[in-house]
Amino acid sequence: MPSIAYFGPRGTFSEQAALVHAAPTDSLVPMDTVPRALAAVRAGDADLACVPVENSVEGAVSATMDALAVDDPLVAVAEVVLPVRFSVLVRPGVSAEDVRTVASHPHALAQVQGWLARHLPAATQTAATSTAGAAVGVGDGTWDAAITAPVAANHYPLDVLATDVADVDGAMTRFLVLRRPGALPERTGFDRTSLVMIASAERTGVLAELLTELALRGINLSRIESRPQKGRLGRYRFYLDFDGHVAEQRVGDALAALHRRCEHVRFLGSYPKAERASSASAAALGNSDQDYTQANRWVTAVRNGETG
Ligand SMILES: O=C(O)C(=O)C[C@]1(C(=O)O)C=C[C@@H](O)C=C1
Repeated sequence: MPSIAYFGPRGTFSEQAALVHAAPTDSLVPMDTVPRALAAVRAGDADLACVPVENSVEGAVSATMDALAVDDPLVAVAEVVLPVRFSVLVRPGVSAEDVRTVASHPHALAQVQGWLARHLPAATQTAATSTAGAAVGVGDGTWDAAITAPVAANHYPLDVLATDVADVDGAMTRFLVLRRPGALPERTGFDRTSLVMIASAERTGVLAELLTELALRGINLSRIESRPQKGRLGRYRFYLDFDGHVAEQRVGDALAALHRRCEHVRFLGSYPKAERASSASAAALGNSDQDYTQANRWVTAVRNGETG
């Protein structure tokens, strides 16, 4: 029975994302931080981890980005995208006038600043480990209100002060399902590849050169993020998401080029995109597997003196 460690406790958006991916027989294991969910997989205590990676309003989830770049490698096998609208939970009997403190995951607080200014302007805001962690804190009296995923109301004996809270309509969070390196998910034609690379900081124009390796092969870059390497200013890791699967010749070729030209490249997975219909990653003219095979055959023939 496969187990999925998720960024918990029970009632987080990450649990919802894990449930979208899980088979009915999978067991879900809450971990109280993203690094701990990933560590459980690295240690073999869980088969998969489900963690948030980016939000359409607040951007990258840095705990996830940082934890994926170090320690034993993990690879994504799936992504889940969830719409994000929040509920506000309080202890039974507490009304808006009684709320002096409100807590949530920093990403969640950032997404409801407008609502808080209108409805709980006097409340002090505090960062909690997660949205559901804030609900636990409300239950034990640490805070008066928690900004949570709607499902948290089913897990904690709290009252719902407000629902459908979101400053930005259509906000979404993307989650990755990760495991220890092994057989890759099948190529579907609607895939995304993720990696993190360290480029030589000394070379002028190196990032432009590296991105050109993708552009030349007709590979669509869908996201680029940088995070500090820590310890020294001016040293960064670059995280790339692009269309295509490493099983495709053009993607394998681009990865090989990045590997040749970077100080370090870590492959973070090739996996089906959550939204398939709108995101076909068809190879541009001259970049299909067939084009590569024919061109390689021609080079071999030239080397063998068989053609001019
Ligand atoms: O705390 C949770 O519920 C999470 O799953 C984390 C997280 C995030 O990191 O962005 C997920 C979605 C929301 O945007 C707010 C918090």
